[in-house]
Formats: sequence, C-alpha cells, structure tokens
Amino acid sequence: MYVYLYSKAEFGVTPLEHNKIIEIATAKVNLSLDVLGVLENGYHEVEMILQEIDLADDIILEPRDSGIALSCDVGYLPLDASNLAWRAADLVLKETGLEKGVQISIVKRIPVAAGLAGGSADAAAVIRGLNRLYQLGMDLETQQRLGLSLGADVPFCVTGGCAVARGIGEKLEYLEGFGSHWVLLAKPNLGVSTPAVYQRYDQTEIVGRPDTAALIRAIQADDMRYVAEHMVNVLEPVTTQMHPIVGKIRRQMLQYGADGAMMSGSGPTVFGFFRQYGRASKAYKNLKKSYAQVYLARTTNRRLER
Ligand SMILES: C[C@](O)(CO)[C@H](O)COP(=O)(O)OP(=O)(O)OC[C@H]1O[C@@H](n2ccc(N)nc2=O)[C@H](O)[C@@H]1O
Ligand SMILES: Nc1ncnc2c1ncn2[C@@H]1O[C@H](COP(=O)(O)OP(=O)(O)OP(=O)(O)O)[C@@H](O)[C@H]1O
Repeated sequence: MYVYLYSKAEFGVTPLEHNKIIEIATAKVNLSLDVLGVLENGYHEVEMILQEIDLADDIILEPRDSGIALSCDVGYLPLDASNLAWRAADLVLKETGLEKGVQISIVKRIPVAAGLAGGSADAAAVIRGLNRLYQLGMDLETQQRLGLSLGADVPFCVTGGCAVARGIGEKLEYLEGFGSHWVLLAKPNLGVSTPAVYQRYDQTEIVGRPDTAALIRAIQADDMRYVAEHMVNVLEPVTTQMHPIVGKIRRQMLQYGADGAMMSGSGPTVFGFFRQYGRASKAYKNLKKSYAQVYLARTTNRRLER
C-alpha cells in the first residue's frame, strides 16, 4: 500500500525522452491552522504550519513552439484555462516574455478539493519545471511571488518542506527538525469549497486554538507524538458541522491507533500520525473498507534537502 508515490521515471526506472522533464508535485497537510483576523479584501490572516508529504502528482513538461496543451490521466479535471497548471504556465510565459509554448501532462494522485493543496502543488511544479525546461533563471522569490497570484498555498508548494505560514499563507518561516513519519489520510466521498469554509468560519464561534509556538518547538525537537496530540485546525469544526463524516473519520483514526488525527486545510481529508508501519497499515486496511480514498504517506522534505 505504500508504493509508487513518486514516479518511476524520477528514479530512472522508466527513462524520459531527453527533451521532457518531470517535476514531482507533493501534497501538504496542515499541522495547525489558526485564523488571526479578516483582511479588507475578505482573505483571512492565518498562522498555520504546513508540512509536505510524499503523496504526489507527476507533472511532465515538454517544449512546444507555441501555445499551452494540457493532458491528464484522469477525466475529472478541466484541461483548459481553469486548470491551475495551465494558468501557471500562462503566467510564467507571459511574465518572462518567452515566445514558446509547453505540453503539460499530469499524472493525478492527490485527491481533488481535499484540503491537500493538489491544484496548488501542480501549479508550483509547473513554475519550477518551466524555469528548468527553458532555463529562465527565476530565483525562488520570483517563483513564489508568481505562485501567490495563483493561490495562497502556491508559495509554500514551490519549496515544500515544513514551514510556518503567515499573512494569507505567503509569509514563510521554514522549520527544520521534523523527521519522516507515517501519515495515513482518508477522504470521504465529497469535495469542500475553501471559500465556503472560510466564509462560514466568520459566523462560527471558535472553541479551541493551536499553541503554534509549542508546536514549533515540538517540530524542531522531532517530537512527533506531541505534534500529533496537540494539532488544532480552527476550520475543522466548521467543515465538520457541514459534513459530520469528517468527525467520524477522525474518531476512526484514533480508534485504529493513530497518535493524533486532524482535518487538513479546509478539508475534508483527515490525516493521522502513526509511529509504527504495522499499525498504520492495519488502520489503512480498516479504513479502506469504508472509504475509497485512503493513502499511506510519509512526511518529507524533498526539495529543501537537496
Ligand atoms: C485552507 C488552506 O489550504 C490552508 O493551507 C489555505 O488557507 C487556502 O489556500 P488556497 O486554496 O491556495 O487559497 P486560494 O485559492 O488563494 O483562495 C481560495 C479562497 O479561500 C479564501 N481564503 C484563502 C486563503 C486565506 N488566507 N484566506 C481566505 O479567506 C478566500 O475566499 C479565497 O477566495
Ligand atoms: N491541477 C489541478 N488539480 C486539482 N484541482 C484543480 C487543478 N486545477 C484546477 N483545479 C480545481 O481547483 C479546485 C480545488 O482543487 P484542489 O485539489 O487544489 O483543492 P484543495 O486540495 O482543497 O486545495 P487547498 O488545500 O489549497 O484549498 C477544484 O475544484 C479543481 O477542479
């Protein structure tokens, strides 16, 4: 069950044709999410801890003389300008004035509208990939600035790793120390609209908030158990009220032996931390009986480790 989260091509098992490149678009989970206020434009000022996991899409890019062409191995994503990968390519080409096009192929594994930043991860991978494919020389800051115009999670997805995100999600303070831990994810068969959840949050009374400083210390000490037991996402009660199944999955995760479980982002995916593979794989099998989208992944730190 823990297999092929990265493309075989990246390991040279299936060599790519020499003019193609592959970028791995990794998902994120929120280890915390707090809302500090509402800005004039309606966006929320947040303080949240984002952690890259190794559940990933593959983004394959190849040069084209002009125009953006997009294909995907699943039928449920738009292949036009409403796809974030398409929009990322358009933005980079316009911004750099490059008179070229690109063929983008997506191998989709990250569930959609799940709270795992799947679309943002694809957009970030296209920005990184075009930079590499056409040797555009964009530094990290430029890539993140471009990414921000596509979505609040995109700047983090450009690098991945583990970071405290403030502002609307774009002010990043990277954290070191958190190791590679088992994360089990389960998504109920429904999608959640991020704007709808933030809107409803404004009308909801908040019960518990994360102690972000304490979580940061635990991450730096690689105290996974503390993190698992103290994770708080202020959007979770909002989404759970709309979809009680989110609460049910969280209880099931704990019942099956997770050290702690929480909803990621605006949901509805719930993830749990496990110390042992054996326990995680048993929980995976149990959850698989009720939910189609269950994934066993690990926290990772791919690009920052290079
Ligand atoms: C829920 C999270 O995924 C947690 O990481 C993010 O805060 C949302 O990130 P995202 O989906 O990349 O967000 P965007 O695509 O920029 O925004 C979608 C919508 O979510 C709301 N939004 C988003 C981010 C933020 N800090 N405040 C907001 O109120 C806005 O209504 C916005 O129109
Ligand atoms: N490349 C893409 N991959 C996934 N969704 C995309 C993509 N491009 C556009 N979308 C659209 O974006 C919407 C949100 O999908 P996404 O998977 O990014 O949500 P999410 O995981 O909740 O993101 P976040 O955690 O950043 O809020 C969906 O309605 C989907 O159709």
